[in-house]
Amino acid sequence: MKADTAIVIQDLGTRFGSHWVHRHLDLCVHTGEVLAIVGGSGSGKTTLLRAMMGLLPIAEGTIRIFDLDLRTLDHGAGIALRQRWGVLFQQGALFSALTVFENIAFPLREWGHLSTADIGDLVALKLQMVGLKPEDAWKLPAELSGGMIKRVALARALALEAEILFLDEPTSGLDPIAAADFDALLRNLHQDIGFSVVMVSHDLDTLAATADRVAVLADGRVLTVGPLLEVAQVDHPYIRAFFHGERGERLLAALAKECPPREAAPAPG
Ligand SMILES: Nc1ncnc2c1ncn2[C@@H]1O[C@H](COP(=O)(O)OP(=O)(O)OP(=O)(O)O)[C@@H](O)[C@H]1O
Repeated sequence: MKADTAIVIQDLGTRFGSHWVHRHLDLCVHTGEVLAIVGGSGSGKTTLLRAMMGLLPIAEGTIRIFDLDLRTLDHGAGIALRQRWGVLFQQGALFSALTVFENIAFPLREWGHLSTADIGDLVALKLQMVGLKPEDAWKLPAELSGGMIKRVALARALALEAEILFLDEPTSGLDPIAAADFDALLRNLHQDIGFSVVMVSHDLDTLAATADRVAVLADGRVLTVGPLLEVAQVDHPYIRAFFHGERGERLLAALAKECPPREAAPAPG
């Protein structure tokens, strides 16, 4: 595995009982890139994310993260590896009975090596990083807006200096302004810190604002992967439906003005 790849997935097969979700799926995540995964409902996006986090048994093939094969990791190595990534899931983002402070402190306490004072300083730093005020630390999740909840969840995901961020529909449930704010925050943090991001998103604006490459899942595998403008040129029913509605066309035209597409991605064989 080359040093410039954070995740390498080869010939992956996953299934629930007799239902295969992925078959012969190959995908790489380059170190420091934002890779977005799109695909129709039920195409296996969340399942792929879960498989990368070691939350699902791998039926076939391999997933290597930082050159470590998920299937052969012992318990200790698995825990150490999990501390190198952060997760922001669509649902259940925060512990509802814990304050913002305690939510962000949670992974820091679990880690077990930090003093109370260090945890306080780190929580304050993470709150500032995601654009929240110090006094927000004492609020409960029920007292926060949807956008603030996502920010706290992002702060928690980044609490342990994550090298990879897994995001499942990070802007779902947000109004367009809050979603655009979150995209800008993610882009800025990504530029400053340089972590790798693997993100499932249906949101074309989020893809355009944040993704370096887009992987399209269909028929249990990666149909195509590349920069958004190249992927949008591939002739496939899902891609036509997803990228070439009225809104998609407007966005693609605006993007094409900013950075004209290189060659079209090859159609799948
Ligand atoms: N725990 C589970 N048990 C059984 N089948 C499951 C389970 N989780 C997912 N599946 C099935 O696996 C397939 C892929 O599901 P997955 O949630 O990964 O799709 P998705 O692309 O993320 O969909 P969506 O965009 O609708 O969220 C679906 O057919 C789904 O029914």
